[in-house]
Amino acid sequence: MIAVENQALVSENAIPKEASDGFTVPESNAFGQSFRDYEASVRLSIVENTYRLNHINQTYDFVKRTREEYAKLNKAEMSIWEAIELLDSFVDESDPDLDEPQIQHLLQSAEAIRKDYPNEDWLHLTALIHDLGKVLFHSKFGSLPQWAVTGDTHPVGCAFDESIVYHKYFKENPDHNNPAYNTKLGIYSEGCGLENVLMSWGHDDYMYMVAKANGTTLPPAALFAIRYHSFYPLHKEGAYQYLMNEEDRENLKWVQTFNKYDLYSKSNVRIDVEKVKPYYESLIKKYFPEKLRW
Ligand SMILES: O[C@H]1[C@H](O)[C@@H](O)[C@H](O)[C@@H](O)[C@H]1O
Ligand SMILES: [Fe+2]
Ligand SMILES: [Fe+2]
Repeated sequence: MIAVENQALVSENAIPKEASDGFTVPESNAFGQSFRDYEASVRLSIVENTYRLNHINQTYDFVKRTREEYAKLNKAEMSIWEAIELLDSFVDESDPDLDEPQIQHLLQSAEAIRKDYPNEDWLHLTALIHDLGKVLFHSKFGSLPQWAVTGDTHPVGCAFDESIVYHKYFKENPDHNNPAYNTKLGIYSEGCGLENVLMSWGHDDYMYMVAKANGTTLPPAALFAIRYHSFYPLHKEGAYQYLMNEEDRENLKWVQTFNKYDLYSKSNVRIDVEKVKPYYESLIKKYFPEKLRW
């Protein structure tokens, strides 16, 4: 803080923006605003409305029912790249930092992580597919509304933590007044492991199910990152830590690494899809079957 007035004081032991791993956090997003600003984003009304509906409607029962329905994987049969193309005009209404089609976000985050980890091709592919579950919006997948597809995620079946964005809208969620679900642990037990926790329904858990059930050879850390990358209350705010087990704590580090590329790669400078497609097609071939059940 003191160093702000005196540039000369910013020496090698003052690390304001650059984290110890060398990653430089950009000052502002594509709109010239700070990242994840849920009070002043130019996209505020659309973002807030998505979360309002999310918080009112994502009850334990809704999540359980919807998850069971999509676990059937009987909605479509297609390749990873075909699914990517379904996102070529889909804009995420929960995102205060981006209004580009999601195909761009997938490629931007993959290219960003590829630059810093050139030899970890599994990370490139993880980034490429991490938001692919957003195909849930498509008519082939039952045209789910954005509140059941996009946005940060949180556990259901226990109290909604104060750190969840737009927490105030939970007041209208029936679970909020249900004594079975509104205590710190709710239906869970300390250290039960995230695998046993039901998360609000959206693109993360769906893509995790798709990747796993179709026999991907991506490592467990990749599957964990896909499944929990929107769980900001945990990976950013440190809430719900008591639900994790030892394995979750190890995997969490990967989510936090991955998150920097997911969040800070968001930009209105578009990537030439055809130019990078051959590289990503080769990764898809290495880690996935040709056609997947969705
Ligand atoms: O608005 C964004 C977007 O929907 C992302 O895909 C999700 O992972 C983030 O958690 C959320 O903040
Ligand atoms: Fe996401
Ligand atoms: Fe993302």
